[in-house]
Amino acid sequence: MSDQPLLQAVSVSKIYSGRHGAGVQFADLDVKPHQITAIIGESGSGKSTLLKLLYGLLSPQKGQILYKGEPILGPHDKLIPGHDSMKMVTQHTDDLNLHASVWDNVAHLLPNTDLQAKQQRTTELLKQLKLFHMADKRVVELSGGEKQRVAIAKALVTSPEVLFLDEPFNQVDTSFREGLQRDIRRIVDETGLTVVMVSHDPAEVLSMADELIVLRNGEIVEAGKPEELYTNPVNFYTATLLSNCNVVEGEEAKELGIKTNLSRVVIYPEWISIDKKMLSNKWKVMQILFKGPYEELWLTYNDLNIRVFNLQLGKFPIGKGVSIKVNKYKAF
Ligand SMILES: Nc1ncnc2c1ncn2[C@@H]1O[C@H](COP(=O)(O)OP(=O)(O)OP(=O)(O)O)[C@@H](O)[C@H]1O
Repeated sequence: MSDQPLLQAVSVSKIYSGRHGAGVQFADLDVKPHQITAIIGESGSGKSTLLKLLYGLLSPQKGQILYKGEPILGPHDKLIPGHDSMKMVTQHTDDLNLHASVWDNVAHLLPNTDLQAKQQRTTELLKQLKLFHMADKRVVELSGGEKQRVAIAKALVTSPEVLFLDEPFNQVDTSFREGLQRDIRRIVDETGLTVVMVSHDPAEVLSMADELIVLRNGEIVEAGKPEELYTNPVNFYTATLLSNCNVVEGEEAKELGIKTNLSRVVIYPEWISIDKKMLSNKWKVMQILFKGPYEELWLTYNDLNIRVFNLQLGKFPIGKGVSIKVNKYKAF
């Protein structure tokens, strides 16, 4: 399989007019084919803007977007903005015909010249997206998550090469969301679809993406494999975006046995182990949040509060003195 990028942003900038100069600046990125590339960043960091630039819904003021090495036409160059080989699904399912059936919403985009092919393709896609059993239902009768599945089926029925997803699972509850995430992953693996998605949910991008791009104030600050970015973030911003981590001032870190000249230390909760057998049980269990398979313990010592995961449910009750060991940290 070719490792050449399918889509490229080459030093792309799009700054909206207005006082704040927000948008996207000097973005360089490669989207490899047959993979899921996820863009993550805090609210307003420019995720949707970057996606629209890649799709051709916005024109860059500087730089270029290339698709298979050719510049993408912007909204001023085309009657219908957006690249023909690409489709976008957002959290709004506005373009569905609510009073038509699931089948008709998806099938009507295919030509009537080959009815058998139309039947086959629609059936295949409804099965892939677990909608076949509700093919005759009107879209108005579906749940938010089911509507989202129809929107994705509709986007994929004409076999685009690239699917853009802009926070498409936002309105969907957790179990439905995970099912949809797994189905998208399976479709990518089975059909070679290329997906570029935007999300602000670390769990979502870490589990779905092959390649992760971190945006901050319109600039790409880090990019790489999710595992690498999570375990070895180069930026403080990336660490705090991807983990609900402990952030400790360099001076306070001494209490945790960490010596550093840097100003901030990041410690993921899973990098800390608890041991009540050690001599100094100076940390007190202040709060316990039950998370199902594990507990999140909040420990306190002097003015320092830290979060630790505990798999041995019930072992450390509130008020208990414990010792902790920091097995890993990142200083910035
Ligand atoms: N049409 C517009 N005109 C002016 N400013 C805009 C426009 N669209 C977006 N912006 C601004 O550009 C910045 C980036 O917006 P964008 O929607 O790309 O961010 P985002 O990371 O997708 O945010 P969110 O996660 O909140 O959806 C924000 O500060 C936003 O207010």
